[in-house]
Amino acid sequence: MTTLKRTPAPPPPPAPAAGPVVRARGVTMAYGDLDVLHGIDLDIHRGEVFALLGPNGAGKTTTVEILEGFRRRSAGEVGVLGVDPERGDDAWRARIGLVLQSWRDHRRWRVAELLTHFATYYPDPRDPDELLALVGLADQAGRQVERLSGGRRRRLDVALGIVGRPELLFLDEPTTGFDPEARHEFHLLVERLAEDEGVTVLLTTHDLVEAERLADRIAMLVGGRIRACGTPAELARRAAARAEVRWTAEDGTQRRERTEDPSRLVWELHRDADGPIAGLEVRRPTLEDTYLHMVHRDKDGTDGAAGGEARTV
Ligand SMILES: Nc1ncnc2c1ncn2[C@@H]1O[C@H](COP(=O)(O)OP(=O)(O)OP(=O)(O)O)[C@@H](O)[C@H]1O
Repeated sequence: MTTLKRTPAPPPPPAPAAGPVVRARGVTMAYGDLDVLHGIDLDIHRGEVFALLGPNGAGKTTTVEILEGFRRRSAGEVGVLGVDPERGDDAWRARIGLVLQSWRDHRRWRVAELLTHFATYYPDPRDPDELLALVGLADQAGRQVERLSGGRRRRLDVALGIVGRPELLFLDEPTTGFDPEARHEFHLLVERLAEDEGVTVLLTTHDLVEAERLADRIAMLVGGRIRACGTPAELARRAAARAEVRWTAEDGTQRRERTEDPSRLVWELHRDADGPIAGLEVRRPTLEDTYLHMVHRDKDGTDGAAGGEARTV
């Protein structure tokens, strides 16, 4: 009788921490006399792609730097992967991916060399060759980093951000400088990371189309407050319940009307018309409508918290 040699079973993966991956309560931040964040509440869940959207100076970078552990908040509570970022150690940091412009200090290195080097920082890194293929840089492996085009450098930044298999990935305006095809491929990559590997992604962007395409949920940060949060569809509906109907009148003038019942208006137009209605178009409220509504409301000085929109998200 032969004795079967058994390879020892690999240790079980660490149990996912209970609760949200990112939790913030009442976070405030002041730079000297300048109050920048006025009480941010956030819950971001495992495997979620979450976008922080807001105009210049809204406080996105400040918020993200606090979550990354690079900036001390003035007040409030923060937990990222169950740890206060102000007390995060190297083991905690290895569970987080940041997309920085890491190549800046290594511009003469070759692409594959740089990735292989960064992989040594992590306990269970991705295979550099597989990663190059994943971000579409396999044919650039032997190129010097400084000779890459801007969009390809950004892909390298992303590769460096995920080489350590992060549980949580911060992407700060990741597709700036990408051409449409590179942007599309990057979106597929983020979707794959979130759906297949359960990576949680926190994305900051000005790009509404990108946020709508990628994010499970979006928080709109305006003037240091979260003015609205929800799925892209929920936010689009929040702008105004009214759709806009446009058409060309019989005298040739362009007409537009906002209504809560667009099908009734269209029916009335047909009823009163002699024939087909030229240029008829029904436009539902979009994410952009909500965004512009929030930004303008902030500029007008009205209280954006009205209507229960500034809530825990
Ligand atoms: N180190 C700093 N010292 C003083 N003020 C700062 C500092 N960093 C940011 N600010 C101010 O804090 C506010 C928020 O800046 P922050 O960079 O967080 O906004 P943002 O939403 O990321 O903007 P952008 O979209 O332009 O990157 C701005 O008024 C900015 O001028």
